[in-house]
Amino acid sequence: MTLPIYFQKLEQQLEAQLPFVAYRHPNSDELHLQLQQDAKLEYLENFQQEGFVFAPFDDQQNTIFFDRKKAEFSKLNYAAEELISEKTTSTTTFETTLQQKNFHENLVEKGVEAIKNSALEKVVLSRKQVLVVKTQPIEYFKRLLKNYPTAFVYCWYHPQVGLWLAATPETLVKTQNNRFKTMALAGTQVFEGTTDVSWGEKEKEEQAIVTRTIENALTTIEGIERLQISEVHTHRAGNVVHLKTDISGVFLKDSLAEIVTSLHPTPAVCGLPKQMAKEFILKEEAYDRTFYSGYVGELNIQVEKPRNPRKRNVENSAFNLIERQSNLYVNLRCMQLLENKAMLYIGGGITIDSNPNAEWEETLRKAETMQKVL
Ligand SMILES: C=C(O[C@H]1C=CC=C(C(=O)O)[C@@H]1O)C(=O)O
Repeated sequence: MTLPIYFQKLEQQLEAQLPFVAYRHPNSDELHLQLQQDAKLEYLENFQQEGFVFAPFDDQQNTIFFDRKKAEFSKLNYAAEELISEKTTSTTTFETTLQQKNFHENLVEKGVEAIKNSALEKVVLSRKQVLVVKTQPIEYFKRLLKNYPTAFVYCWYHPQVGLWLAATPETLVKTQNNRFKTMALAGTQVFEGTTDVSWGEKEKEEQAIVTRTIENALTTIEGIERLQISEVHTHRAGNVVHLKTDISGVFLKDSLAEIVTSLHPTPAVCGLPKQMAKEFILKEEAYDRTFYSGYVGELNIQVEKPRNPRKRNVENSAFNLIERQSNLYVNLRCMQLLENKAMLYIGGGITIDSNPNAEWEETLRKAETMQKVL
């Protein structure tokens, strides 16, 4: 398959109103394409299934599942120069109303008050920004691929649900056989040409809450061992930078469901304590997040690995040929496309030291990730 044929297949599938997902992992030059053969809407039944999942923020709602076995699946290696899009950046701007600004700043103030007066330590508050655009999903997908090589970039469609695109910097969990990796990502500032930056106490604490919570959640899961937690470092995500801690370990084969349910939604998108923050969000945000801050990606994909020639044990090397992988990402820096409309979803972590105006500004900066490709 060539790159033009890859995008042509996407166009045809969209025209036929059949579900699909096209995606690329971070720092990879391999494009994936999963085309479903019928328009049935299926939900995930258990974490043993092999396919692509699309989970909402609210973990009480169903996760959408694209079964790999019922799909046409292909991969394609590409070089960034081959991605010819009409233009790679846009001049589209959006106007925010005073009402939107006031609502968000008010929401942040309520969050800070709740933190001061209750057991709530952190809550992530978000909003939706609607932009009038030409609806060109495949073109936007190309631009996302070109602009954000270090992000997980996808274009997902189901006729009964809609069309979503994202370039997310955040991994929920990645597994390879019995090894797993996750991350604590939080704290934001504008990228000014270097990742050698200093961070304020508010951002450090906001991110440390995420690391502590993930560590606590993982240590309660039976069979998790060799937990490794890296130093905090600065990670670039397009026009912003975040604080990041890498976390890894080994786990028991059957505990993936437990890992995902104990992590999602992490305090990078919900808060601490989880249930209290979630209730605050559902009550106060005044809009439905749907799939924003949910998770998205491959579940139990079988990947063929070349044999290790240095391994003497023939039985072992034959056994190691197929590896099971899951690659789940948090659905951030995302948008939903409707007829002539793009809905951008953006949020930020609120702690006791949050400033409402700075939080509003932060949503504007984060919105630029998607705005840039429209
Ligand atoms: C909730 C979002 O980002 C999260 C991830 C990184 C940094 C964040 C922050 O600084 O608030 C958020 O926790 C979003 O992009 O909508």
